[in-house]
Amino acid sequence: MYRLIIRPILFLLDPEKVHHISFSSIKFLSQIGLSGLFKSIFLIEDKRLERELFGLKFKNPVGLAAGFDKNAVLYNELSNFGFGFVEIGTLTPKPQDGNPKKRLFRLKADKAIINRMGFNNNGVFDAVEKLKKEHKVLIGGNIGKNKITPNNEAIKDYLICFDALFDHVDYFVVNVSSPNTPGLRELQDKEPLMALLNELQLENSKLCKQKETIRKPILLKIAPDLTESQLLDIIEIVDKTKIDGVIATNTTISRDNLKSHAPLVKEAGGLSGAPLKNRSTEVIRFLAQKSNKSFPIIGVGGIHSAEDAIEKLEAGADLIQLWTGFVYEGPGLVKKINKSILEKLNA
Ligand SMILES: Cc1cc2nc3c(=O)[nH]c(=O)nc-3n(C[C@H](O)[C@H](O)[C@H](O)COP(=O)(O)O)c2cc1C
Repeated sequence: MYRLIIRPILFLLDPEKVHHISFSSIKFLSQIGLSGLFKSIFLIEDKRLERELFGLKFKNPVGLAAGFDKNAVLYNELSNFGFGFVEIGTLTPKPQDGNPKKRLFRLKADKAIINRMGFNNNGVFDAVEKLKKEHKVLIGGNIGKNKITPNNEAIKDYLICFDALFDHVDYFVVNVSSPNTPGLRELQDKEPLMALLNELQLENSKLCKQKETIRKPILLKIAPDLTESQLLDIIEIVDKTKIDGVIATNTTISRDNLKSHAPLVKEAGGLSGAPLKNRSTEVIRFLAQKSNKSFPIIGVGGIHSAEDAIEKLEAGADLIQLWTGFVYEGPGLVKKINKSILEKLNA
């Protein structure tokens, strides 16, 4: 029904408008009491789907990737579609508008999206207010820096977000891999990345002591465009900084093997969806093999079917996330993946 009726209508409209319309519709339908209906259609609860990682118990391994609920306005409602976790953000200390519109493009022939949103968000303190209600799902807090903050002051921005969200999220994601904030990806280089992650770990220990609580897991989100030698550096950095894992991957700046044509493919920004699938799986497999699977990996990039999800898990991912596939294939995709994981266990 989604692919035959709803998607063709939605795809007639501007993609960013559709995102807002979908948000309002989900909120409205949940407010008039349809959350239970969504749950009964989309949610699978089964002990065999549960995963324990970095001290957290995930109800199932399928999560919603960052950038969908940037401002933490709909995480509970979105969990009714069957997600085991929802990642909010990327959040920055100050609110910012992001890049001028139009900044989101559908490449239908490729089942892909190009976005250059540029961390549009209402700021971390607004999100903190939204996160004060009860959480029905595990929440990841994806953090970044403001566009106006120079890279040599970036650590301050990440620390502000970390401190603000500490009591309100279950794990953190350090985003240094978005292609849409000028210079951000330079923070993936060995030296600045070690400095950033060490500083966040120190803050983690400090807040733990102060609040007499346990530390929060910290994961690093990386780009799919890193070379093998940069990926080897990432393995070393995870080992040295003792962070809890890696999310592979963010969107790509590559435009290889696309069916769509110019001017669409020439739009600046990060490409997500089906064309990203193989590269992101390659990165997961490389990290898992070269590290002897010494840290957890969340696999994301181009998952549009249960087979794509299983491929990522078999390559070494412990959990997976969706964004573009959720939009192209519809909310039923989460259930399809979880069902397929269970079927594989029974086979
Ligand atoms: C419109 C859009 C906005 C995104 N915003 C963010 C973001 O703010 N932070 C982030 O870490 N990733 C962001 N992403 C990347 C996704 O979280 C994901 O890593 C990427 O899209 C690959 O997964 P997919 O092929 O399933 O979409 C965004 C993706 C899209 C399509």
